[in-house]
Amino acid sequence: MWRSAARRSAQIRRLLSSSAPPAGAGAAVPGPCIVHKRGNDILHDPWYNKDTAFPMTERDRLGLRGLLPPRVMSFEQQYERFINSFRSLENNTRGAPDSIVALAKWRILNRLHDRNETLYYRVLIDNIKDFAPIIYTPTVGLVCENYSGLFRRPRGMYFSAKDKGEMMSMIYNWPAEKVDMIVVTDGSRILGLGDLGVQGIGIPIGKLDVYVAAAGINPQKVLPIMLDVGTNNEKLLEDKLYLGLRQPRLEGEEYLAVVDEFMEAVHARWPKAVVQFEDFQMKWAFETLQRYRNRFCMFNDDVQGTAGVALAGLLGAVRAQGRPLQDFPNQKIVVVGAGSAGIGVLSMAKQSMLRMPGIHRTGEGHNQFWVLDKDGLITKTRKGLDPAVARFARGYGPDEVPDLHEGASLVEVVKKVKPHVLLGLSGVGGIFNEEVLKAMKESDSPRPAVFAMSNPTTKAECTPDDVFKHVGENAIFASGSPFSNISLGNGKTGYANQANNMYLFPGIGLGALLSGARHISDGMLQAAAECLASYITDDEIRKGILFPSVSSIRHITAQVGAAVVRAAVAEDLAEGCCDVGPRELGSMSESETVDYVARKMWYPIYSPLVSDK
Ligand SMILES: NC(=O)c1ccc[n+]([C@@H]2O[C@H](COP(=O)([O-])OP(=O)(O)OC[C@H]3O[C@@H](n4cnc5c(N)ncnc54)[C@H](O)[C@@H]3O)[C@@H](O)[C@H]2O)c1
Ligand SMILES: O=C(O)C[C@H](O)C(=O)O
Ligand SMILES: [Mg+2]
Repeated sequence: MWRSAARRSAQIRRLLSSSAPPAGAGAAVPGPCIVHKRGNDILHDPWYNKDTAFPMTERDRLGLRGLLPPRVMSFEQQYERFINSFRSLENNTRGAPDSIVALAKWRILNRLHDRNETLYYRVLIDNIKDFAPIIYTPTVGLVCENYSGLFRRPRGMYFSAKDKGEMMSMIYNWPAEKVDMIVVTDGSRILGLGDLGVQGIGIPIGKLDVYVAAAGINPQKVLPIMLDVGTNNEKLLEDKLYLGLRQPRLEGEEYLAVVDEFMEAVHARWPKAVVQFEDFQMKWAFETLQRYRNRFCMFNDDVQGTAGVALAGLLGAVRAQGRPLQDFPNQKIVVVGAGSAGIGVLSMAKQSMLRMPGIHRTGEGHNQFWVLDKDGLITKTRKGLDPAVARFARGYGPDEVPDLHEGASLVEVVKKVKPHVLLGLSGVGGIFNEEVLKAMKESDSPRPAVFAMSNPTTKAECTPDDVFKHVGENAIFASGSPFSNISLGNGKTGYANQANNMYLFPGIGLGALLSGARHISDGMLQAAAECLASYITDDEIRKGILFPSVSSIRHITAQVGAAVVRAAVAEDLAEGCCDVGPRELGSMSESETVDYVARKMWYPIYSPLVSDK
């Protein structure tokens, strides 16, 4: 299972140290692009607009002469001007409340996105570590909460319960002929912020920005979608500005009929598009995944993407203790939150433990997990347990930790179990309080690991400061939203890893797309997780670094995408993409597949424009 890790790491290092153009910059001199517009219509189309960078020849050709100031600026000058404006905004808002600053930064980026996509994605790619917290978690959460007030112009598509029977024709209203990647939400569980109804559209937009930046999906071929089936959020229903349907959420068959119709419409127009389900409440996350995963090329990021990222982190925690990976099934793991993400993580971790060779295990009965939800420790005596959760309930037989009981509190569980890992996917900010973290100090691991994976930042179960202070300097920390590293004194650093599904979903989507997989199998997802897990070197792991820097996300995604393509080929699920068929994919070596995936990535460069009008 882990054989190719060293080879992969070597390949990754080669890729990272190359001074060649970034992964995906293959087409450095872009071919001409045909536009079906002229004049102002081009200036108002962010896909084609170059603002003041239109050369005179193009201004003549496209009917732009006189519509722009006479000076022609270069792309580099435009880039510098934007970055300077951004830096001035940072200076001018210093000392203002965090939410004001965050929204101001989001606005300036959003305005560029509205105006000039090439420049927008270039600044995003080059500055992904700085800008991801604005277009993605945590600021995207604030944007969703305030979406109706912030709304200026639409982005993506909106299908509502009122559109029943019309979706097959509506899908043709989308102006792009080809769509490769769709992210859809029903707004029912936006990060840890609950039901935000139509305002949840910010999440698919943010995720697709990451797709463009990390996976090099052409922004003309992405489509964010909101399925508005109502909201149960009373505050929004009473808000005069609320832009969604003012009715309670559809339930049962009525709900599924809307999602079915939407999926059929998408498939009819773009049969090869990959559909990512995002931020659906647990019952619909699982139901839709089971319903569609063998019929369409789709996955649920919160269940499956998160699982792979957490698994990579859990394996890193084993390595950090100086133990072999085969020791993973002996790790004691407390998981707080038994929702779509928590259960996704538990299922994948368990699957992975059961595949590990050479250890005594008891099949399905092998349970190294203690799972808590809002009612405390989950045991088999709990009434009305969802079957997906019941698999992880504690039985309390003779081999159990004594003195634990149904509903036991988190601090009780941590004190008695002394887990190697404490992992939070609860959506409850600060729940890993001082008492809990001090109890983690008594962990049976020499490197106790605390994963506070809930988003946005306000919902993180704890901060890195809390962990390094209360658990100790040998602790390992990861969070869903970004935090800064901590200085521990004596030149030592406490690393604040970011354990976010952004490390995997772009590669899963890209790999599925380029393989032309009929559907996304467990094997493809496992390959993605293994690839991420093997990305980090032993030296980094020893320091407490479990995940690579977000700055290398394009390189990571090329690796993950290639791993997914190879798994699809191995399972005979690949049908190929464009002019590269399954046989050709199958004949590529591991490094050729990485090169192929990297070459397929779109990179923002102004193309010469030719109008056909
Ligand atoms: N880091 C990542 O990549 C990532 C990925 C997916 C989800 N998340 C985050 O995980 C959180 C949960 O997402 P989800 O989809 O599983 O939500 P969910 O609503 O399906 O599940 C939440 C779970 O937390 C439990 N819970 C609530 N209050 C609790 C408490 N006081 N103590 C213990 N458990 C409690 C609930 O009972 C439920 O089991 C969200 O904040 C989300 O942003 C992070
Ligand atoms: O959106 C994120 O940052 C991660 C995850 O998908 C979540 O729902 O929290
Ligand atoms: Mg999500």
